[in-house]
Amino acid sequence: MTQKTDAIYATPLQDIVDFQFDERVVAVFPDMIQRSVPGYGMIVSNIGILAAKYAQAGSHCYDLGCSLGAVTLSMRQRINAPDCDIISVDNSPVMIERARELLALDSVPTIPVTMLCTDLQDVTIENASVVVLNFTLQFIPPAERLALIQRIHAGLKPNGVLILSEKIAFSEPGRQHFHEELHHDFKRANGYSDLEISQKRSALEKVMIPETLACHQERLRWAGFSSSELWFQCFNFVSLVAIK
Ligand SMILES: Nc1ncnc2c1ncn2[C@@H]1O[C@H](C[S@+](CC[C@H]([NH3+])C(=O)[O-])CC(=O)[O-])[C@@H](O)[C@H]1O
Ligand SMILES: O=C(O)C(=O)Cc1ccccc1
Repeated sequence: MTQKTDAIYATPLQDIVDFQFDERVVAVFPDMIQRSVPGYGMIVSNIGILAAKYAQAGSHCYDLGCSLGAVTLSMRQRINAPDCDIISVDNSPVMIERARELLALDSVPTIPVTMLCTDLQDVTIENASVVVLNFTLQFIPPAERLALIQRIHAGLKPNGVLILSEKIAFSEPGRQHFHEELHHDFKRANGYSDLEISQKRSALEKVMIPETLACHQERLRWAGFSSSELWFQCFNFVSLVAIK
């Protein structure tokens, strides 16, 4: 199947409305995320490797904010602990509908996958060995983040992990500028114009709120995780693995 190119912000828009995971975004999502998030493909495939290492027999693995299920498929391909299943959650109905179609096309029918269209805040996390928030926490209101991370910690088995990928902010203006500029250079190198970069940035301003790496690490510690390891960083995009 040919992949549709993201041109959502390519022409000047009168009103820039808040970014939403709607039909237009779903139609171009694989292209959009690949061209916007440095290292996205590498992060997704290595989450499969991490999940294989930490998945425990007879436990649940969660993909929270699964979008089209890229992480779900990566975990499903790699996990070989017996009697595991994957619970994938997204609150965008169009996203989950397309994710279910893509899952049905996947030819590795190993681990059972349940795809739920619901707010991840309403999902019970229990008997979990692996929980993934791959660029999802940044869309949860900051005031709700600690309670969510605490709930995930409580639902994990001993030695279970939370894999947390986020766009981050920097407290020093010079470092913020350095990483932001490089991210914009990355987007330009992937064919986005200055207009597209700036219009999308405005659309994301109120809905996607990055925090500093220190803030993420402190919250993980506060929630009870015994360690958190930065296993990926490219510019202002990171991924952490936190162990219970
Ligand atoms: N409260 C919520 N409940 C459930 N889903 C939510 C909520 N808020 C946002 N989402 C969902 O979280 C996803 C964030 S994208 C994740 C990429 C994916 N993990 C990937 O590895 O391809 C990140 C990005 O596009 O930058 C979207 O599909 C939202 O609908
Ligand atoms: O595009 C950006 O600038 C981002 O920060 C990443 C992103 C990727 C896909 C949807 C929303 C945000």
